Amino acid sequence: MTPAARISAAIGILDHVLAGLPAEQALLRWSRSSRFAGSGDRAAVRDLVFDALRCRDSHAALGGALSGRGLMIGGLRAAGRDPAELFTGQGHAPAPLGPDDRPGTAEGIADIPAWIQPLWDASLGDRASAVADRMRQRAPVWLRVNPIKADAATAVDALAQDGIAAEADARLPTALRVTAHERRLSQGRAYRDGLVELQDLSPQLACAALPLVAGMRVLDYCAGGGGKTLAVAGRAPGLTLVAHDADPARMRDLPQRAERAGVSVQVTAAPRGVFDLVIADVPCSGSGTWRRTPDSKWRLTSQGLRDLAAVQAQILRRAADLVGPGGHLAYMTCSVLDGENGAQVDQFLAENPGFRQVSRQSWTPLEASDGFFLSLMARG
Ligand SMILES: C[S@@+](CC[C@H](N)C(=O)[O-])C[C@H]1O[C@@H](n2cnc3c(N)ncnc32)[C@H](O)[C@@H]1O
Repeated sequence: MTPAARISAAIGILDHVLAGLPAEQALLRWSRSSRFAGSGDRAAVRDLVFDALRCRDSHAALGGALSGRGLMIGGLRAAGRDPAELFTGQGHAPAPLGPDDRPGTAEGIADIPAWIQPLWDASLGDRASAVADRMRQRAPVWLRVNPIKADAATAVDALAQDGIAAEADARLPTALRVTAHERRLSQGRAYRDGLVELQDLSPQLACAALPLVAGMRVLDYCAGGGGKTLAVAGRAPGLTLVAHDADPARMRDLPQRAERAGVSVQVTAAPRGVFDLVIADVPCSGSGTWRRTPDSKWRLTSQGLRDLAAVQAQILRRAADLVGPGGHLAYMTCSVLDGENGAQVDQFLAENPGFRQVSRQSWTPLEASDGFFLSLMARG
């Protein structure tokens, strides 16, 4: 596909997304109906779509309309390019520019939905605009080295043999930042043999802050695909790892991922007994990960956020019942909004005097990668 044909494809996909279809579904639908597109085309179109969604409102302003076409025109203008070079109407290129494609101004547009802006500002204080700005950029790819199978140097060598460049991060011995060819990862030996897993730096830092001691019983109460379960495995010998999720289908891949990692995990629909550590990686707005899932930024509603807060409070109460005497409860979100983080924990602590907070940490893309929150609490 020519660059202009890729832009035409992105325009069509974005129109579906703007009409309400989730971006992944819109991309999949286009892929299925575009057998002529090679893997390079698919990756390029995906990048165009996600770049546009990260900067939706400012690019719409620059492009003259909140439409697929407006977003593509605005994106080119934001990059200092003349859209007329690609919007020629020739071959598969989009139609030439017309009077409706006049540029507006993007000044003062932070690409944060207007109703969230006050919550964003109150949560992030003097870093609010810098974090919003960072959310308009692509996120780096991070890997977690599986200490059961390799150390960082071995993993970097294995990745290099797969044609992937990665470098260790000084903050965490298991964190590798991919610097080139991340799309080769799933086909590579380092990944297939369980030496590395895809995991952002911030949840890795949060999991590294958990108090893991040999022989502990650990429950991952909202395990999903098992990212946190696998991140704590191997951090201390003889851990009993139990994974639970209200939606068992979300844990479908966990047995296979655990096997690849060389870890034993019990999956359960109903956790029994008490645990030394309960991890509650609760469903949240994902506002810390909006670089990776930019359409969720625009899909979130105030009612949706209120519903999430209610589920988070309910999960905290249930998870707390599963913490044994002297045990710990780790509440995590990938949000930067205080209503899902500090305020939620403060409410829980006010209602549960049997728990005290041991530590509270939050990360934003300014100092780590995704925005992330951890409150570590202890019973008794
Ligand atoms: C942020 S995701 C978990 C991601 C996962 N820990 C990981 O690292 O891959 C939140 C999970 O909570 C689950 N969940 C939602 N409501 C729940 C509830 N009431 N009890 C337990 N899990 C719940 C969802 O199904 C979802 O898989």
